[in-house]
Amino acid sequence: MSSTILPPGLQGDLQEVISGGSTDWLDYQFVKFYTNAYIFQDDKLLLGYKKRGFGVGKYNGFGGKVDPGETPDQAAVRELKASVSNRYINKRLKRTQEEAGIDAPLQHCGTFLFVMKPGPEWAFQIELYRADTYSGTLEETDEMRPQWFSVSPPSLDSAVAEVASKAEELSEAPALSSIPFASMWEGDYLWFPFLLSNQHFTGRVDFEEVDGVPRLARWWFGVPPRNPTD
Ligand SMILES: CNc1ncnc2c1ncn2[C@@H]1O[C@H](COP(=O)(O)OP(=O)(O)OP(=O)(O)O)[C@@H](O)[C@H]1O
Repeated sequence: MSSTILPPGLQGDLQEVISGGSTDWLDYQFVKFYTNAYIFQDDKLLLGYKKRGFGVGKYNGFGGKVDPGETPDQAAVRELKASVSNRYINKRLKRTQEEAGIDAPLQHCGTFLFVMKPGPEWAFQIELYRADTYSGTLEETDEMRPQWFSVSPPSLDSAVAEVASKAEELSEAPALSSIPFASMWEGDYLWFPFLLSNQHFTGRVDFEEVDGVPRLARWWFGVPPRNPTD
């Protein structure tokens, strides 16, 4: 039986893989849900370079807010289409154009909760998805420029060991691959090993701003027990 104490906001039967930081977990009033989808093909991972708005200048997966009345699964499909096609219109009306954007057999692969200080009174909960194939045509939009990066999926153990050793230093992201961590959201490198090794995970990161830059203050990531009878 696992006796792990989960950070506030996380649920499930989870075994800790990495954790760090010593501040108290930050309080929040409610949770807002987002999605992020990652497309793999052969040894490549598709990221989008955000050209404007929230997260401008960063590489990220394809996603956005979960709309009222929508499940995260539905939002992930809609946002993936909308992110890579100029012809995908009526996003809010949820009327899709069959020929526009891309479709992929997205599978839920993780949940990432984060809280910022200073920041809004809510926690961001990002539901993460991945697929190993897609159909349709990639297009640069006025919001996103899709770009492929080469990846060599590590085993979970080696990836986690590398991340854990680097995370303690709160410094540069590890060189897992050619993924541009320096131009991604702070904290992405903590959970990328799970994404790359296709290991379902749940985690939380609290960020505290230092000189205007969000820094990792406390983090925790876990996975379902490998053998629930242990
Ligand atoms: C540590 N911080 C973070 N770490 C990792 N990913 C982060 C993130 N903070 C935001 N994200 C992602 O950035 C996208 C924003 O989406 P965002 O543009 O706000 O949503 P949406 O397209 O619905 O907005 P509009 O329709 O333009 O209002 C969305 O995928 C969300 O998951």
